[in-house]
Parts: sequence; structure tokens; C-alpha cells
Amino acid sequence: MAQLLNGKLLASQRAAKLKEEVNKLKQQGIKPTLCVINIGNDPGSKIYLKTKKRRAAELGITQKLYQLPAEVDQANVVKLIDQLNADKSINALMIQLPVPHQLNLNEALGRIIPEKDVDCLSPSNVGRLWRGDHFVEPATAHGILALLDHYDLDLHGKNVVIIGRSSIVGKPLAALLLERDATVSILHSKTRNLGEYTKNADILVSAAGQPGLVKAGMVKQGAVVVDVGINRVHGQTVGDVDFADVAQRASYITPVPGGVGPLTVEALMEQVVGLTRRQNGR
Ligand SMILES: Nc1nc2c(c(=O)[nH]1)N[C@@H](CN(C=O)c1ccc(C(=O)N[C@@H](CCC(=O)O)C(=O)O)cc1)CN2
Repeated sequence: MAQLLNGKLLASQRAAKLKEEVNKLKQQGIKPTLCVINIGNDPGSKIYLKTKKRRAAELGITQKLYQLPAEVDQANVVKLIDQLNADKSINALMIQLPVPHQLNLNEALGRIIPEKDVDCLSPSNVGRLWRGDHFVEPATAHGILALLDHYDLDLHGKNVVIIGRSSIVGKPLAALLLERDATVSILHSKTRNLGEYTKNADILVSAAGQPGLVKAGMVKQGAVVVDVGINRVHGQTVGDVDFADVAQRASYITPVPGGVGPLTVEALMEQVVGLTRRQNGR
């Protein structure tokens, strides 16, 4: 039976350290401030925003929310970003995903100045990430590496297979894993025969958003399985991995909830503090 990778516990341990850092900054008159732009009424986003607001308050980080209507046009989104870029009281800025389809997300993300781009999604920060000289890391990818490190799971030369090619999980995680000398494969919705690849994974990460996608038959005996999926099924939160089945074959596995999710929020707050320090030469 696999050992649990307890993200909730690790997130609370890291939070204690971060709170101390925030307090020290505040003693120097620096108040880390995150600004989130949420567009429309995605039900998942509503829950995540509540979680972030609570976490930020516990840590002493100021969080400002700008709620825009689902029908907002591109020009007004860009205008708001320009205004927040120029606002000296804001250290970190992000657009909660997903956004309504009429918007050009890449253009909006490209408008956020790199110094405040806490999601690491602006073109120059994405370039820095792949070049290995970045100053901010996407929260989920950062959280996954923190979890693997905490449990002393070595990455050097390991086969890591990621299911999902999103810009917030799959792609940035691949970049960070390459820096750590892992051999990385990214699978996606058009990949034929997922099992052929996943069976070779020493570490399997699923970020597909598809409940029950990963079954025991797709997993190598003793593999580490990281489930990034957050899916609502009959009012319950479940991941992509068939937990009961896969836990029999894996050596380590993340639960959902309580695995990667809490670390995503914690890692985001760490990036807010990192950007704040950088802007203040600390
Ligand atoms: N701009 C971004 N948008 C989104 C990101 C992101 O990194 N940047 N990630 C996700 C949502 N997310 C943060 O924004 C997030 C994910 C998970 C959790 C969380 O606490 N999960 C809990 C379960 C919560 C539940 O039961 O629903 C857990 O896994 O234990 C918080 C925030 C998409 N958008």
C-alpha cells in the first residue's frame, strides 16, 4: 500500500515559515499585496478565490479582488491590467483561470508586467523559465516539486510522465523538472495509448481534469503518483487517479483533496512574498 504524500500538512508547515517572513517585511513597512482579477462566474474559481482569500489573511498578505462581468471586452480587461501594473501598492497580479472565451487570454497575460506576474505566464517570464533564470515559478509546479523534495524523492535521471499540457501545470512543470535532470514526457488528449508511456514512469503526474483516468494497470509497480486533477463528481472533489486501485501499486501517492491543491495556494503566497522582496531589493 502506497504512502500518502500529505500536501495539506506540508502546506501548513511552510505557511508557518512564510508568516514569519511576512511579519519581518511588515516590520520594515512592506506589506505584500496580491491582486486577483476574476472574470465571470466559474463555480470552481469561486471556491478557489475563497480559499486564497482565507490563506492570504492567515499569512498577513493583503489580497485584493477585481471581479469583472462575464461579458467584459478585451479593452476593459487591458485597461484594468495597465492600471494595476502602475499601482505601487500591488506587488503581485494574476488573472484567475479560466476566463470567458471572447477574451484573448495570451494578450491579457502579456500585458501584466513581468515583475508582478505571479503566475509566471507573461511571455518573458515563460522564456526565463525555459532558460533557467526565472525569478518566479508557477504555483502548482512549485508545489509539486516542494512535495517531492519534502519526501526525499529523487528526480535525477528519473522518467517523469506528465498527463496534461496546460500552461499552468504541464508545461511549466516540465521546464522545472528538466532543470532537475529528470527525463520528461508530456502526454495530452491526442496522445495514443497513454498506458504505453505511463507504464514507464517512475513518477506519474496527472493534470488532465478527467476523473478515473489513471488506473492501476497504467502504473509501474512502486511508481510515485501525483494527482493534480480537481473534479467534482456527485458533489465530491476527486482527482484523475482511481485512488483505491492505484494506491495498491504505487509507492507514494497524493490524495485529492489534501494533496497538490493546498500546496498550490501555499506556493502562490510564497511567490507573492518573493516578488515583494525582489521589488524592494530584499
Ligand atoms: N491563474 C491561475 N488560475 C488557476 C490556477 C493557477 O495556478 N493560476 N490553478 C487552479 C486553481 N487554484 C488556484 O488558483 C487552486 C487549486 C486548488 C485549490 C485547493 O485548495 N484544492 C483543495 C480542494 C478544494 C476543493 O475541495 O474543491 C485540495 O486539493 O485539497 C485551491 C486553488 C485553476 N486556476
